[in-house]
Amino acid sequence: MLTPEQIARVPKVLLHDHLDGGVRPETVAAIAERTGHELPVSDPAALGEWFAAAAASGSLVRYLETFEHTVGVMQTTEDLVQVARECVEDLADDGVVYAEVRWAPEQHLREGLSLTAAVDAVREGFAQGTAEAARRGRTIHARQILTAMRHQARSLEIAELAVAYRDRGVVGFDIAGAEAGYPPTRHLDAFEYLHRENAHFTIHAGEAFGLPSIWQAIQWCGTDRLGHGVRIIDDIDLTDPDDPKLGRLAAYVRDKRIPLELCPSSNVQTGAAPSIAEHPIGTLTSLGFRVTVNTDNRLMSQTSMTREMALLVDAFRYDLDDLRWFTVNAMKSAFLPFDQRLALIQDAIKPGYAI
Ligand SMILES: O=c1[nH]cnc2c1ncn2[C@H]1C[C@H](O)[C@@H](CO)O1
Ligand SMILES: [Zn+2]
Repeated sequence: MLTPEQIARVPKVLLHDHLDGGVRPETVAAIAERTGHELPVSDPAALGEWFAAAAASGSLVRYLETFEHTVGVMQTTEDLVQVARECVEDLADDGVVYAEVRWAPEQHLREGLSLTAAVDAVREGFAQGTAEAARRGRTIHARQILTAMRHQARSLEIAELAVAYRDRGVVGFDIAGAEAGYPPTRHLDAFEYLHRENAHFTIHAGEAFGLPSIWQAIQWCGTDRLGHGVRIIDDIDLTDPDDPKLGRLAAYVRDKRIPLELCPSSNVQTGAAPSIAEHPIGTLTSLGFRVTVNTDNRLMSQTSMTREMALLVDAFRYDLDDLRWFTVNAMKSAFLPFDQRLALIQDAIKPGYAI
């Protein structure tokens, strides 16, 4: 069986990781100390435990409340640069060769930053982190996905921001936040705008809410990928384990090769899956869906790409071929131009697994 050390060494691709869900606990504590942001506990180790415990309530809404303490310390250029730089360093140290990291610029304006200044700060942090990783002998390509919060009404503006920065490190758009009560069709104007601009987007759907949300995200909004999408399992009849029957929507998702950005640990914490061993990723993988493995929020789940893959290896006995399949799936599904995706598969992923 693969060890975590072996998994750490192979190239990994990450499509679903939140910048404000991956801040180092030490950094949350240090910035909070400097800015006066009040934390539930101040010791970094205890703070890491606090985030994980508070996020594991089985409710997405309560899970999201913990972000107050990361967003709260990401309000100035200096703080955003630091968090973005450390994010890229941590991913590179974990063996991630390509990452799309998402965050919601509209949540970072409390101290007077403009939307563009916030995006520029993250861009600068990513450049610094990439350079630092290179100094350590690691090559990583990091891009931003700009998220709009689904309970707010700024999605068109954020979509325009993503398009304005499409040649400056931003590869796509997303909506996130509490799913129940905030269907993706609330943001149809943003998605229609992105279509007209030939731009890429993903939608958090099928996490806290089921098939109607996935159906809207695909058939009304025209999403390229599904953030989570784990509840597509509800459209598969597994009564006879030897003969699973896909409903129309599940068949459409599989036929169209719509990528599922699955995040096992996060799904267990928010109650979208009962456990890692019972996570639908096993079934969806064996049925040939376009499955990718992701971290979602490394801080809240105390995880990494290596750990998510190690958990799956442990639960489903996956081998190196399976991990390479997840990785190539993710690279194929990235919002990077096709030639660059191909180059990363040929030049980084395949040789890395061959070794
Ligand atoms: O798993 C999630 N589902 C929905 N929204 C989420 C999830 N993880 C993070 N978010 C929200 C909270 C963050 O503040 C926001 C932008 O990264 O996205
Ligand atoms: Zn997410």
